[in-house]
Amino acid sequence: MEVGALGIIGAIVRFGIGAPPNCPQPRFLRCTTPPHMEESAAAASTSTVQSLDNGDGDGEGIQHPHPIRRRSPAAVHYVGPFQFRMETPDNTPRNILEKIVWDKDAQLSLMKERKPLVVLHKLLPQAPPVRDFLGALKESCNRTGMPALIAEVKKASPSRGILRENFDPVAIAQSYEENGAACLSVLTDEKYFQGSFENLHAIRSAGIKCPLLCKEFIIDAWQIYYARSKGADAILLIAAILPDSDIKYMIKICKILGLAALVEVHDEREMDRVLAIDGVNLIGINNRNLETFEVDISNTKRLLEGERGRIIAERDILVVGESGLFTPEDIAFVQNSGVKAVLVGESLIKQEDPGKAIAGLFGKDISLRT
Ligand SMILES: O=C(O)c1ccccc1NCC(=O)[C@H](O)[C@H](O)COP(=O)(O)O
Repeated sequence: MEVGALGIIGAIVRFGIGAPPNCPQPRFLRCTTPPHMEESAAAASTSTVQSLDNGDGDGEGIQHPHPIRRRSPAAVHYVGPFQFRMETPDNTPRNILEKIVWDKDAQLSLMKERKPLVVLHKLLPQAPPVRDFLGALKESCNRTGMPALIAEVKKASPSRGILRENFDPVAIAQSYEENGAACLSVLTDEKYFQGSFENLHAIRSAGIKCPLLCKEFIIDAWQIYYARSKGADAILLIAAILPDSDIKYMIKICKILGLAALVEVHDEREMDRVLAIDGVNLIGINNRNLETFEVDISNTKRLLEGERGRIIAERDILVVGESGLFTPEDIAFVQNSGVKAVLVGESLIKQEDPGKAIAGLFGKDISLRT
């Protein structure tokens, strides 16, 4: 195809030098197979479409109207050593979540090259012992009679920009722990949240006892091993970006490593998908729509009503209300909806002393001092 012809089809032409053509690239990623899990991986290849429950509880039926796609390679055209890439709807991210996932995908290829899974696997015995994330949430909730707090160490976010200029992750984590947080969530994404795995490692190495959630966009099993090697006790699995087969497979890996898996949903369809998966014991309901950034805390209540709430109670699944919680009334609202834990970032991190702000958010001191 002539470069001039690209304009005719309305494509944007980008200029660069790249890998030679005919190098096959998968349209959708496949999870890395951990050395001891080849068998289950074979049964858990990443699917190209997400099958969702159609309401009759059998986990089959309708397709997700806007699944978060994996990167599609741009069509390339060579003129001498120069490569032209065409941007089309197929290889342009549709929303911020898709953009985050595509960037993560590119970043992961480099990280995996530097530290292949076999190497990473050998480092695991040196990682600090795993702590009981779910147990800490239950214990705190029983002790205070309020939802347990997962306090988030979050410098910035795509929706709010910089949340805290003067950001000392270890000091913030210490202050959260002293003031009653049951667990901590540490953002590790660098590009969009200005987080890092160094922060996770530093918090764990500083003697903080609260179990740590690695808050990351996990799309590959390799990341679970990496998170564990940096001291994580729990990882996040976001239903919006993972097919069911990957969630099942990743939960198995978590079990092997002793990690908790917080499986995050935003709407009824994601909740139904996740409830159809065996072994889920911790579900996060995100009040933030990660594609539009819209926040609505009544989302938590809606997803826990009726049959879904009944199934969750019957299976003793602990539910975490996530995002947009600013006042004691917000905490009471999600507690009355059925959550036993909350995940809070912005409303604490923006205060001068994020730890001291916990009592204000809960309407009482929830620290061990009480
Ligand atoms: O926070 C964002 O802007 C965001 C954008 C895209 C994907 C994820 C995002 N946030 C992750 C979270 O869900 C929150 O960090 C967490 O629930 C705490 O929320 P908040 O208390 O509202 O800071």
